Amino acid sequence: MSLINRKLEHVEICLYEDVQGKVSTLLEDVVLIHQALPGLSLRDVNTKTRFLGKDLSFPLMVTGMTGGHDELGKVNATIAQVVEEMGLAMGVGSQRVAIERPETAESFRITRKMAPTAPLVANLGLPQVTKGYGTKQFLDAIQMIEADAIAVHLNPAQELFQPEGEPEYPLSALDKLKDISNDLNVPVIIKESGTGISMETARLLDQYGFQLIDVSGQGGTSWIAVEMVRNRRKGNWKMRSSELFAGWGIPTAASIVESRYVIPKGYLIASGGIRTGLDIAKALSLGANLAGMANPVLQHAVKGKEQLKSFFEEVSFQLKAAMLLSGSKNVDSLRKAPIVIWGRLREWMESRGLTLSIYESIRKGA
Ligand SMILES: CC(C)CCOP(=O)(O)OP(=O)(O)O
Ligand SMILES: [Mg+2]
Repeated sequence: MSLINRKLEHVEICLYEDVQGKVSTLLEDVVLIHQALPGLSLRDVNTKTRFLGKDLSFPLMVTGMTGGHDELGKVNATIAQVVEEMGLAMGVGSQRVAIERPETAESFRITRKMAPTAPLVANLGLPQVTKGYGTKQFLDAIQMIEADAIAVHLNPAQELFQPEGEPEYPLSALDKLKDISNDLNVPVIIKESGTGISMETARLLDQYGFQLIDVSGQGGTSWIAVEMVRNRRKGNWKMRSSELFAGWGIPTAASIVESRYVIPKGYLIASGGIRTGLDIAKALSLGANLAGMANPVLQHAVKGKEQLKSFFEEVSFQLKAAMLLSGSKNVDSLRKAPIVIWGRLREWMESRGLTLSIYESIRKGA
């Protein structure tokens, strides 16, 4: 029962506890340059893009959050309905719980039932590959939601501070994942979980042939903080240490830059603290192909379908506003839009040896 309880507790904590990162995404250090003569009217701005061979109305996916209980299935169902109606994409939470407790599979299956055509992304963790999951479990997870891709989450920081965590990330797991991916009929997306993908990790993933990456950086939900709350409730000895590390990780903007720099042609999803259409525009101007949101979607989904729809409509307007004012007629031109990178993000790039002029040519060519 503890696995199912953890799923419920995770959502309850993300909804009602203060677990938003205390550090920023550094997207505030990206400035899209205002163009007083954008050469466009609002109706000319085209936010459409493609993901996993399907059209999206604007470049946003709801990144994997939950499943594993009837109540969590209702959350997936609400999000899936709105995602289908608005032409977006969606991931589900880790399906480990449904592999180990098949009676909970309906809380995931409902996602495809409510979103018959939207791009859907299955989800399993790399620790489970270390601990024996193979092609069968991956195929089960994919089939459960007739997924268009499967995300493999990397969450070493969370596992380290999770009371019952499994901080097991040997490179042999990546070798095994590579073998598994050769047996699958859908692509594998490698995603972090709120602490970001570094240049070193992006380079390693690229060497293994994984070029679909969700950076999931610092600035949104801190999963170390989520486990800190669980530790506090259980009087677990890891409580103070998880508090110490709650701000650990790579800010999302820095992680986009680092990953794009080493994988110029990769497909990058920018998640981790993406809260508005302006955040989406900035993330794409840095070279991401798609943005991802989780917590704000959860917050609105539990208030009902209409609230979630109006949230997405607001986000879409904010994205269009940023595109109009920066003279970006479509999603691809956002990556070519003039920007300024200053402040801590600029310092971060300098201390990581990233040359701005090289980065500019990479992001524009992405
Ligand atoms: C991926 C992460 C952000 C949330 C799930 O963490 P978890 O360790 O509870 O996931 P598992 O059920 O796969 O172990
Ligand atoms: Mg886990």
